[in-house]
Amino acid sequence: MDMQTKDADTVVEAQNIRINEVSKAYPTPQNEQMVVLEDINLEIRHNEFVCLVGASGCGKTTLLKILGGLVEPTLGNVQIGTGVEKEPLMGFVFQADSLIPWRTVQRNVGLGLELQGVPRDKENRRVSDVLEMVKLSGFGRHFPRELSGGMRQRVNIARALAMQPDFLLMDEPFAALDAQTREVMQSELLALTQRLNSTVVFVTHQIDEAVLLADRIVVLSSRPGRVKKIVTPPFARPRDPGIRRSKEFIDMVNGIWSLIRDEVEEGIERELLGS
Ligand SMILES: Nc1ncnc2c1ncn2[C@@H]1O[C@H](COP(=O)(O)OP(=O)(O)OP(=O)(O)O)[C@@H](O)[C@H]1O
Repeated sequence: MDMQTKDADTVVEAQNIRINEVSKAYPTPQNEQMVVLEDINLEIRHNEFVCLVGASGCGKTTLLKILGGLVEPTLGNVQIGTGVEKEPLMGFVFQADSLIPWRTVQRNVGLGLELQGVPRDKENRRVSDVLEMVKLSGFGRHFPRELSGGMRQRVNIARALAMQPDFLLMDEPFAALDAQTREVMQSELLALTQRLNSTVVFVTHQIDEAVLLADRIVVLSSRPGRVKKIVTPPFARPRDPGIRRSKEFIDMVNGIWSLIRDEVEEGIERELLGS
């Protein structure tokens, strides 16, 4: 990825991340180019919580991967503000359960630190701090199979936080959880990010999840994904999860849903027709 820390024409504010005219095309099996993202321009501010929403296949994960340096854009680049002197550290939390089954919770969370050669006592301190943050103190010696889905996803979050990333990139981290556990996890993440003050980019299908968590919601149009609208939930922080039941909240969820409903329905029809 073209991760510039300085640019003669456009200076990105310290520790902000700027996506400049990013487009991405993937080759199809017929050897054609399928444009997935087109001309994305977006600046994400330091300590901001940004959610990406849009119909299935509109390129949310691809954009997250471009931000994380896992996928190269076909056109455009990503700039990181001059405040980050080193290559920025990205923490990833994915939907899939990516814990190593034969390692304890403690050893899963400490894996990245171990690979970095961090001394064991420092690793243990950092691991116990982040386990406390995700309310898993006392579970360090458990194995993933002994935990519920919600607890395992907390371990995934702890593992990303243990690395003290500059940016936390989360791809539908709660999608596999049942509705009640998801609501608990959303509330916990809300409290956690208020405490951490970290920059988070979060992909979700759940519009209510985005409205609860985000400072700004980037609504992407269907393929090719373009920025259709940026919505700013008007709720002050610290936020009480109880806002979910307010009229303002429900109206905002409905407003965003009406922006993408047609595209979501078209996508379902396409899937049914197998095209
Ligand atoms: N490595 C790849 N090679 C070819 N096509 C890809 C690749 N990765 C993604 N795609 C295609 O690009 C499109 C966008 O995928 P992406 O996962 O970014 O969308 P998304 O909005 O996150 O989707 P969803 O909401 O369903 O998770 C999809 O049609 C997908 O099949």
